Amino acid sequence: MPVERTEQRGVDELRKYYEVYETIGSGGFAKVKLGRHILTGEKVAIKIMNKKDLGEDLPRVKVEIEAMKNLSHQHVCRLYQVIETSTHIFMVLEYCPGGELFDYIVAKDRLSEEETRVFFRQIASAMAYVHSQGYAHRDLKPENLLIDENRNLKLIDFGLCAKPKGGLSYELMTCCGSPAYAAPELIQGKAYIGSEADVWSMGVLLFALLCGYLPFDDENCMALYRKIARGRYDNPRWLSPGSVLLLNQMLQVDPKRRLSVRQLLDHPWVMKDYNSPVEWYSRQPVYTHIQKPKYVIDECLNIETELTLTWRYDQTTATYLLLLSKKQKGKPVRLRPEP
Ligand SMILES: [NH3+]CCCOc1cc(-c2cn[nH]c2)ccc1C(=O)Nc1ccccc1
Repeated sequence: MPVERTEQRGVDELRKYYEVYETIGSGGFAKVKLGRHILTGEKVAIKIMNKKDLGEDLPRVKVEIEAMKNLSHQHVCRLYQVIETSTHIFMVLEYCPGGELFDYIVAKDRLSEEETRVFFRQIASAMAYVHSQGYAHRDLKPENLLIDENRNLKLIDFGLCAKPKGGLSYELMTCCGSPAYAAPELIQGKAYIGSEADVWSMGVLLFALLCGYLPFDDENCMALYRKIARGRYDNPRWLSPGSVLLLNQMLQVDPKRRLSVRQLLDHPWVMKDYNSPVEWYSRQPVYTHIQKPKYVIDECLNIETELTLTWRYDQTTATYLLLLSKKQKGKPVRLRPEP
């Protein structure tokens, strides 16, 4: 079978369930296209990976798929379906039309403290949940935070995440992530705690939101590493004393002196104007087995028999989750007529 025909068969499998439109993003070994789920009409983002281009990145894809199957949260990009063929892996994900937080910051130069607080509370909510599930993200940056249709943030790219077998208190060794956001202990090759390294990245991210540039930056990699290890940065004059203090508490070179995510959730800066801690529990239904979800299955699929669906991340999972999403958005919950 010539290669191109085999590859076409891979894409044909995807097109059984989804219309595929333009590329909306890319990164290294994958491109992301806008799609539409034929049965529900819902827009999705389809992360497309050609196995022959993956090489040593294949384990990273498997890590991401396994992690996203276990994560269901209002500020984590939802995985609906995984389609694997002999030539491709397709991840069907929640669509975020607002694009990357990175581009949003660039477009506005920098954000006000009030607008930063809205986004930062969502980032803290996502990270507290991800850590509660035993994962460290390890690549937190504004390019990996997308804005959905309601201007809410969704965390993506769990390809570098870690779930230590002994729990998040177990030390990690792999140096990974983007240097400018990486914690000192991580770039110095020391054993580190994933959740503590994530808090450092959140501090760099908070600085980028409030200032519009990075606290530690240099074209020369070694010079950048030295700046991060030293941990010294200048606070621009527009930062409030509260912002300066919170940044200082997150950008502590010694991870044991650094704030924890839990301490962030009710930090005075985070609570300002809200007067309530960050809600980090998942608002998404988490079923291991779906027992006949009345309002979705009966209205749409008229399945009379007792339903016990397990999350296989196949067409059934995608259809159920996309119908649930429609219902949560107040859209009529029905399927498109067969073509
Ligand atoms: N920096 C993000 C570029 C676009 O990438 C994505 C967009 C969406 C998306 C767009 N709309 N809704 C979801 C969902 C997932 C990704 C993604 O995982 N990209 C990626 C990560 C690592 C390596 C290669 C690619």
